[in-house]
Amino acid sequence: MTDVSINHFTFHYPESDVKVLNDINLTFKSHHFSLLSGPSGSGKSTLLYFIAGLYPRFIGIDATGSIKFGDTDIKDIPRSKVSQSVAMMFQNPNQQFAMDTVIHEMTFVLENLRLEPATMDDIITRALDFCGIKQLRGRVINTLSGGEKQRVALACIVAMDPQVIVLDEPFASIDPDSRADLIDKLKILQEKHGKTIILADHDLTSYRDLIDEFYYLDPDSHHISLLDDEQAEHFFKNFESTQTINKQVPIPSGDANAIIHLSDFKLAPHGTDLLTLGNFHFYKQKTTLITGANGIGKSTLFNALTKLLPYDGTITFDGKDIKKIRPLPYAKNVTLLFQDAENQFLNITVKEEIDLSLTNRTNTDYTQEDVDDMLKQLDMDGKDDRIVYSLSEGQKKKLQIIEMLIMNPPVLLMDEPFKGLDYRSLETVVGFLNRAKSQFYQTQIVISHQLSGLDELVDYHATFKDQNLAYQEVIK
Ligand SMILES: Nc1ncnc2c1ncn2[C@@H]1O[C@H](COP(=O)(O)OP(=O)(O)OP(=O)(O)O)[C@@H](O)[C@H]1O
Ligand SMILES: Nc1ncnc2c1ncn2[C@@H]1O[C@H](COP(=O)(O)OP(=O)(O)OP(=O)(O)O)[C@@H](O)[C@H]1O
Repeated sequence: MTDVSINHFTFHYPESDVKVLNDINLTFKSHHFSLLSGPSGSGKSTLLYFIAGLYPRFIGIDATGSIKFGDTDIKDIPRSKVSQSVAMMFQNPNQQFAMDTVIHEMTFVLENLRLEPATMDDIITRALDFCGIKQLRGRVINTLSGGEKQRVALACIVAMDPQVIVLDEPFASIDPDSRADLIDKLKILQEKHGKTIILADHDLTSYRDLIDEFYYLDPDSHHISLLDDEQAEHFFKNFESTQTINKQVPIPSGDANAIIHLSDFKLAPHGTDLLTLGNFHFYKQKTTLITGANGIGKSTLFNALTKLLPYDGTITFDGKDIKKIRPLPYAKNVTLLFQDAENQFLNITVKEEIDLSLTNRTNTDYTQEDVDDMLKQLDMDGKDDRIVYSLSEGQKKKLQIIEMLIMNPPVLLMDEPFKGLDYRSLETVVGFLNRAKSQFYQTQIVISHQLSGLDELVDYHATFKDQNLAYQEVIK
């Protein structure tokens, strides 16, 4: 039995005096499934990095207190042995990969464990199968969809077979059915294979009946507390019955209310047909939610709608064929919020990013005061000089959304904008988006796997089935 015990552990980043972790004392029990939650920026990833032995080794700083595996301080476990004890799946899979293809990455991971080459093939096959991605074995990682990358990252951890598995929002890009399936599989790893699971997440869907302990990191005190059932319920209740969003299908009213219209639309970006949507309308001043399984083509559709990919058929915006609209004016009208926030940033500091959005804004007259208010409401104030890449993942997402709101394009396409947001921030963002829709007539099209908290925002819900996109009927 190897408990992970954290003893009087305190830490602050060198750039800041704020103690991200303040006198933390707790024990993650061996063979248990522990869930850690807390608002974005509260310090979850930081704690997980320490447990996985990545800090302080890789950032050259020290902390007070200790983290022990059984009786041994993690700092005293030889580097070559740490990965057998503990492995961590990062929140952003792009930060995890070192190699070009899936098979190279997984082989590299096992070589680092000095496994016999003859055993690797079997281990890799089983790990890919566990994550439902055998077909991705030979693929170039850069070309995978967000959810596919996240599954590859998980497969690497499964292949390593450590005693303690640390996961940082491992399902943020995974579709809901697969998410429930993978959580069940983690439970099997815990129960049948004796693994200790320590997992941080905001989206609490599917965990309630599986976890052994629920810890909460308080953003103000920077302490962690173990929640009892009643306290845990307070968090779980926001994530009930969220598999569907019951909305009317748009009333057929010709093209009059459509702002984007696809006709005879077909997409075959990699040689084989990916999407054959035929005709489809997106409606003016409405929020359309798009859902569908990982890899089905949601982001690819957005790439076509933003003129980044060739397609067959016609797309019109406001009655004009988009092929006849020059890229820059089109991008000011139809703007994409990328799935990975870092791809959106062009500057180094938070203030530089905000200033650039103010320069590029259209239609709105957000004053600096309005912007300060938005930053404050999302707990992003006081971060002017922070380097955007050092923000927590949720903070990056919030900054990216604020920038988009300031720019206020007539049509805003959002690819998983709520990924990594805590529930309170999600509610605030939904309020901002509703204001942009009602006050500034914005049309919003949003891809999201997480449905909790979106009822107030979404007007229409369209789902991918096979290669087709269709508005969902209301389920009574
Ligand atoms: N260069 C490529 N070669 C082969 N397949 C590719 C290439 N680029 C993308 N794909 C595949 O196209 C499919 C659609 O990808 P896309 O990113 O649109 O999926 P998605 O529905 O947005 O998925 P997710 O929910 O995981 O983000 C994926 O299966 C992806 O692996
Ligand atoms: N290099 C750094 N320098 C200064 N502050 C940092 C640095 N890295 C992280 N922080 C800050 O430390 C705090 C904790 O970050 P961390 O990534 O651990 O939060 P988190 O709880 O995992 O958030 P999220 O849920 O958004 O991923 C955040 O306020 C973050 O901005």
